[in-house]
Amino acid sequence: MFTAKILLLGSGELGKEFAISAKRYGCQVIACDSYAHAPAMQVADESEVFSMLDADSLRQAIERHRPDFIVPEIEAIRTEVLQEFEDKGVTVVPSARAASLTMNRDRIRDVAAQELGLRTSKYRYAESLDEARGAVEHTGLPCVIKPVMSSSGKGQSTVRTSGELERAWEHAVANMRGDRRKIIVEEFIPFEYEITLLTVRSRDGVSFCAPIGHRQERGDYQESWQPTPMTGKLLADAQEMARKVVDNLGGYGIFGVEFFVTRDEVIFSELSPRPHDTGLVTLLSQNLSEFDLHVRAVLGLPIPSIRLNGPTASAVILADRDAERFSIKGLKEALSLSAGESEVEVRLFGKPMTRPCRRMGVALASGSTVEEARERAREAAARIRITYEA
Ligand SMILES: Nc1ncnc2c1ncn2[C@@H]1O[C@H](COP(=O)(O)OP(=O)(O)OP(=O)(O)O)[C@@H](O)[C@H]1O
Ligand SMILES: NCC(=O)N[C@@H]1O[C@H](COP(=O)([O-])[O-])[C@@H](O)[C@H]1O
Ligand SMILES: [Mg+2]
Repeated sequence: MFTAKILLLGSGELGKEFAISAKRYGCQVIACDSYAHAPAMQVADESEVFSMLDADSLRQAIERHRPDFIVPEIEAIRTEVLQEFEDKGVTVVPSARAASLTMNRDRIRDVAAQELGLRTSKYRYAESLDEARGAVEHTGLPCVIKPVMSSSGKGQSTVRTSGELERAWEHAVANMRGDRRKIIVEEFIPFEYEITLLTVRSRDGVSFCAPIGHRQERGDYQESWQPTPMTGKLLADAQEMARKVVDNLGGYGIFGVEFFVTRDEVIFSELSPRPHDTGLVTLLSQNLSEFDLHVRAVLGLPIPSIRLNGPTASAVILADRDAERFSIKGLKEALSLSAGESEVEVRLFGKPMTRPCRRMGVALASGSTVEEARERAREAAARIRITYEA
């Protein structure tokens, strides 16, 4: 009775929206993550709780469910097991190689910079504080330190003086996901702005969403907006680089390709072979969200022209402390900001626990300009209040 059976590896807010889109197209979704009641588990047909870095647990889950598609939603997965099942004919989205290359920052960076010759920041890897000191000789200061396996800025620091390096190394080691004590040391790029270019690779070819501008703090996205003004040449350069890297990875799905933009140059930063957090804005900004597009590309369904509804923005709703008992109020006040043509939406993720700076929801708003949309989204997010019970 189902279109297809999907095993979703990672069940956060991005997986939740993907699962909703997949259910709309008649799929069966089994949502997996390392903790119970994760956002996507609340909307899936079934759920599994296990460490996706544990090969045996992952293998057993795949064998138990025998999915048509395995859809990784995070990087921290034992990707060797995905390759095993792809070799047996199970489709890994977009491919087992893509999941393996993007699991760790270093491998996709080397493909982009060395194999494809894309412009990136200067960089070196380090597996000790001494090696990190040597890497800084190459990148110069300021530089950015990141664990090779991490996302949402976890373990990331900007180092401006050599005296800050040791603390940055320790922060990276303490916050890395997975089992590799390895960091990337990158030249700091004083970009004018940065974008996510959502790039859809399907049987119809490669298509692009309008560039999404975003603002980051602590290496984690705080706001995003669409469209973001770019000169024709810079946008064409970004699209050319994105096409090169997604064609190299192959397979079908949506890719979040991140670029820094200086006055006259586009610099490749990184890529996620899946919907991107800054792309949450597409829930309101486009005829098809990044999640709809991912499902369509995965299932081999048509990808029509991607239409932008108008200037739209997103603003995150963050917790500020650890808590297991809390409530979220203010929906009515936030949604009452809709005015005339301008819409406001809120998505609450349903995460069972809060942590400092954990993303618990997102506010979305349209406007006659991007600035107006951003202001309205920030105001809507500010009206959502998390109250913590002792
Ligand atoms: N080399 C750099 N120069 C300047 N800023 C940087 C650099 N690298 C990262 N940043 C800043 O930190 C943000 C997060 O970096 P990055 O995307 O590499 O981290 P991440 O943990 O992979 O985040 P996510 O997976 O959520 O995209 C970037 O969007 C940018 O604002
Ligand atoms: N930049 C990557 C990103 O945004 N990933 C999203 O955050 C979730 C983890 O959130 P959590 O740490 O709050 O559980 C992931 O499952 C994914 O949905
Ligand atoms: Mg990023």
